[in-house]
Amino acid sequence: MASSPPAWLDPLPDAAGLRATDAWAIGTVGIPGIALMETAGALLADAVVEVAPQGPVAIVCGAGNNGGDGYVVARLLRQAGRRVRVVSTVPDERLKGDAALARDAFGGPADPWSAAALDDAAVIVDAILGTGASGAPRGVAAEAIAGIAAAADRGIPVVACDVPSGVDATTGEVAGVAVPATATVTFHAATSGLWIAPGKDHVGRLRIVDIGIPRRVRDLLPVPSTGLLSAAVVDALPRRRTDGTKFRSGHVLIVGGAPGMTGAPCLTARGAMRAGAGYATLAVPAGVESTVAARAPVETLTLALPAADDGAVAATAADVVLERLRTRRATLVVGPGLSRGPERDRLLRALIAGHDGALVVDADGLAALAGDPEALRARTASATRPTVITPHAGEMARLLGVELEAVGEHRLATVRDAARRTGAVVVLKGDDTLIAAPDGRVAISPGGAPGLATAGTGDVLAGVVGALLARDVEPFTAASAAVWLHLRAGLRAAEQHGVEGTVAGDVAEAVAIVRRDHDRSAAVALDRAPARDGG
Ligand SMILES: NC(=O)C1=CN([C@@H]2O[C@H](COP(=O)(O)OP(=O)(O)OC[C@H]3O[C@@H](n4cnc5c(N)ncnc54)[C@H](O)[C@@H]3O)[C@@H](O)[C@H]2O)[C@@H](O)CC1
Ligand SMILES: Nc1ncnc2c1ncn2[C@@H]1O[C@H](COP(=O)(O)OP(=O)(O)O)[C@@H](O)[C@H]1O
Ligand SMILES: [K+]
Repeated sequence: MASSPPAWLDPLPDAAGLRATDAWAIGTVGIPGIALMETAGALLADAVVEVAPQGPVAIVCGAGNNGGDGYVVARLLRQAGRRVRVVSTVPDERLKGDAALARDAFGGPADPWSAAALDDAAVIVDAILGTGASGAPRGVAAEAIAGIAAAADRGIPVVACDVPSGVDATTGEVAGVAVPATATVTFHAATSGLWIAPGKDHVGRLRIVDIGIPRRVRDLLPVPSTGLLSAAVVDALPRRRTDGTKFRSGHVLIVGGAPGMTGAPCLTARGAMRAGAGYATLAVPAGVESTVAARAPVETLTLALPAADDGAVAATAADVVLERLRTRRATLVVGPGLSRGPERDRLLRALIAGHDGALVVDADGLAALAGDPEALRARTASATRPTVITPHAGEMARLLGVELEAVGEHRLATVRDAARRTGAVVVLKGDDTLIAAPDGRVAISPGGAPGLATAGTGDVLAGVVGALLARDVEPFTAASAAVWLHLRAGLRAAEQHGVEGTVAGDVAEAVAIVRRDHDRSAAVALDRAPARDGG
């Protein structure tokens, strides 16, 4: 059972949680369901008018209350003088309860689904499936979703009611076809699936509207285990004290680098130093040490490791690294530019077994665990060995021994599975990034910083995670804060250099600026806070 998410996670309900919320509002508070539906439909109608101020409106209604919302929109827009055409994916007699009331108030006519109904539409309303959908769209609903997608391809804007039909409101999975919405109007709260790819890419502009469900429901229902990462995560990080020393600021030891791959560990060191590490050591194969020393931030140390025949780190280097870790406590970051092969597999297993402190495994380090995520369990069983792994989708697929497509299609389930099997905090990178704790909690970073889609930004992120772990930040918080700072840094760097011109080094520098600005505004907020009694 997952424990409660921390305060810096804005809880995101799943579909069942949202249905429970509706049921509570109707059953306990006593708000008639049709009243909620009227409000939902009115707010949806506003969005339709914004997207298309004039012209015919085609409304496609399904079997449940999502369809009911559609009938409310149809009635209101017709009253406002718009030409409205309603088509339904089910025979009229299938409608029940509030949806039937809404259909009766509309009065009709509602024709059976036909793609031709969309032909002259200025805008389409997708009211086919909502939070009550299960599995891939079937039958006429599937046909209608495909028809809306084809119309969207021809340039007709689509406003989705609550969730784009075909997107799983909880997981963001798209099992078959899904509506590509121009805008989605969602009621009371956005479910987790609206933030996770591939569903997230169907949402368009997201508007969350209040339909009159009292906010106190948040305190009454079980807290969801999934949440949206908020800026408050940075408040959870320690700050350097005025009497701090470089040792107290944390030491990050990076094992990586190989011939032809000397930049990656240097970027990790930059990320670590800009995120507040007191010092960083770059442990790299002897043959590239001088190159790395020349490219690394001048503030860092280097440590030459025994090299294998291919010039990359040898398995025997584990002894050298562990010896250094015995004399100088550090968070170990393994993987950036490490290169792959049996020597690295043995190296990694020796480091996993021998290192008693915090560990980040990234990039090629993860390749050494391919198909064997349980290899981390022996160390993660001990709370004194916080472990964070930072795979992108390809690395995740190799780690779990599944197809790349499966990772992309089931991001939420995959990251949870990886966290459970490894016992580590898992950061599944991508546009949206998911951070999972072994107890089932998931933090979602919504992405939207394409400047980050460039070589080396992942190396920077590993360094930021390492720096925060080196300050003894609890691993779920450290990984989440690192992802938040990194995303903001990506946006910040793109402001300066443009999305196309941003490089990973810019992102490392921007991590410092983002943190500075956050801490400044937090300090201002503190200054402004009213004095407490006696204080
Ligand atoms: N009274 C309420 O509870 C409120 C509900 N609201 C709306 O109601 C929606 C939820 O209503 P429902 O619970 O009726 O659920 P849906 O409107 O999502 O409809 C579910 C029905 O669709 C069919 N269906 C399910 N999965 C399918 C699939 N894969 N392929 C084809 N058909 C499928 C089934 O007949 C199922 O009963 C919300 O998304 C929201 O739009 C809002 O009006 C606010 C108030
Ligand atoms: N659209 C995107 N595609 C890929 N990565 C993205 C995207 N947007 C942001 N990112 C972020 O950029 C980083 C890329 O890391 P990674 O794939 O490991 O690259 P590298 O190995 O070159 O450093 C991750 O933190 C990821 O979340
Ligand atoms: K819908």
